[in-house]
Amino acid sequence: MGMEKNGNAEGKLSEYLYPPEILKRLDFSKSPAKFHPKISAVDPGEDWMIVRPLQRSDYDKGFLQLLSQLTSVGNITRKQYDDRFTKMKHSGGYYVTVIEDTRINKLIGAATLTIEQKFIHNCSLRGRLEDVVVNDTYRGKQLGKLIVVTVSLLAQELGCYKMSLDCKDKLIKFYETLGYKMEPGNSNAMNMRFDEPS
Ligand SMILES: CC(=O)SCCNC(=O)CCNC(=O)[C@H](O)C(C)(C)COP(=O)(O)OP(=O)(O)OC[C@H]1O[C@@H](n2cnc3c(N)ncnc32)[C@H](O)[C@@H]1OP(=O)(O)O
Repeated sequence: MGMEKNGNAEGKLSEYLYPPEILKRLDFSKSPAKFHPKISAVDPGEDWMIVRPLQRSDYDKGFLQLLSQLTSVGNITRKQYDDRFTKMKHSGGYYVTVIEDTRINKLIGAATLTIEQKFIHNCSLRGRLEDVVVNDTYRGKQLGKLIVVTVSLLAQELGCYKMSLDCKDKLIKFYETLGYKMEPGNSNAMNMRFDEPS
């Protein structure tokens, strides 16, 4: 009985946000990105590296610390993380994808694909690339390319008709090498902020 309980608890911790098998279907030759040496989601080039969906247990693998290299995260408790994971999983459309250094059980890269359901374009799906980050000591080793190409191919695999992103000007070149384009007359991002006084 006790064993079973432990087994269940462990099973829950290793729970994935989305089925990891989808990542095996991605064809990296479809991406315009150039990898030297060649790497992909199933074969990231080092046996201590794995590309996989976010897991419930990633609270203990430095996921929030990694995100704090991108923007402010706040003091999120385990319960808050757990509740958000559950809501994302139940609502569907959230594909938070990470790279883990399995030698130290720490996440070293992450990117999210969110999928919007539409009525237009024949009830189409639109992907958005969000929250891309690589741990600063691992940068410049193709991991940014790897995680972005992974979620971009995932969007295509899941039937999105397009994938969009917002980024700082200095990253435009980076994303262009991965197949993203500034569309003339149609490349403005506008925001209305509710989190700061006007
Ligand atoms: C949609 C969004 O989320 S936008 C937010 C993006 N995230 C951030 O800005 C967070 C802080 N930055 C990072 O985490 C990283 O610098 C990343 C994710 C942007 C890039 O990760 P890296 O692992 O260093 O990228 P990678 O090694 O794959 O670099 C790919 C190429 O882009 C170039 N590049 C990487 N970062 C930058 C940058 N900040 N500015 C200009 N060029 C860059 C590299 O020189 C490299 O060029 P090369 O292929 O000709 O050598």
